[in-house]
Amino acid sequence: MLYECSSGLLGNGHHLHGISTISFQAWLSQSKRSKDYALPNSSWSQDMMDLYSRFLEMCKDGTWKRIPSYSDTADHVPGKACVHLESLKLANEKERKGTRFFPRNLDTEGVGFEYAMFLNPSEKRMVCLFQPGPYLEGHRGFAHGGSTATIIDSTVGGCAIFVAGRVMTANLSINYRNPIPLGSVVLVDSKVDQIEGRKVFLSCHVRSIDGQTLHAEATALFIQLNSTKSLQQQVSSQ
Ligand SMILES: CCCCCCCCCCCCCCCC(=O)SCCNC(=O)CCNC(=O)[C@H](O)C(C)(C)COP(=O)(O)OP(=O)(O)OC[C@H]1O[C@@H](n2cnc3c(N)ncnc32)[C@H](O)[C@@H]1OP(=O)(O)O
Repeated sequence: MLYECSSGLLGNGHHLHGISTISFQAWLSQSKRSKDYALPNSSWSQDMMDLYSRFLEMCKDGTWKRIPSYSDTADHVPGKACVHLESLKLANEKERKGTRFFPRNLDTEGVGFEYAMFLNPSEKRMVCLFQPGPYLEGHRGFAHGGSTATIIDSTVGGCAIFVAGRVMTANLSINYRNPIPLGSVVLVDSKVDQIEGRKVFLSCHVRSIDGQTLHAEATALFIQLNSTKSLQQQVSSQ
């Protein structure tokens, strides 16, 4: 049974399309059986810890919400309102058991994607504090462009899920302006710019934490999956 998308009101009257508010709130507050990877660990630099504390502080009045993150995709999307439920039908339980959400596919702390996301519902804005580890190297000492694309895709993806539930990336366009040093901390800042029917248009900037260096800027188009068509039908009807 696919999770039916429904709109709901969140907080001060903001529509939470695609994900029922109850599942979103419950999802935010419920303790999960699996590990939340978006919590501080010993590999986080002082910069990462300081930035994280700053955003936690801004969560106190409800303006921002910390977004948990799990190794199983189906676990870390509110109400499981996303394609992954459908993709479970595409893969049998055994195959699925071996799957991991890509940015959370390494268990050693600090070597891959160390990140934490915060959502600002009223601004339809998702930020991601990102500290790339040594296993993400492209050019010597710098993050691979594909790892930057991954963290951007996940950040704008989280934003798109917030406004439209089950979505897929249709287009992601990135301009790389300055390489990201491994071990540094950058702020991936994304927002929804426009929604046209099933199309969600977003933009994103990746900056150094002092704001002085623009590392990358991107635009993205996500498509809300037609709730009457399964992912399998979606893909096969192309
Ligand atoms: C609160 C929440 C917290 C959550 C916290 C979670 C944190 C963590 C989040 C992780 C988030 C995962 C983020 C990874 C997300 C992936 O990586 S998804 C994987 C990569 N993407 C894919 O594989 C998609 C492959 N493509 C497809 O499946 C299909 O093309 C699509 C995208 C589903 C669209 O197909 P469709 O549904 O049949 O729609 P279609 O009629 O083709 O197009 C609809 C409209 O969009 C337009 N369109 C479609 N594609 C394009 C395009 N490329 N360019 C321009 N226009 C386009 C069409 O022209 C059409 O426009 P109109 O004619 O309506 O004006």
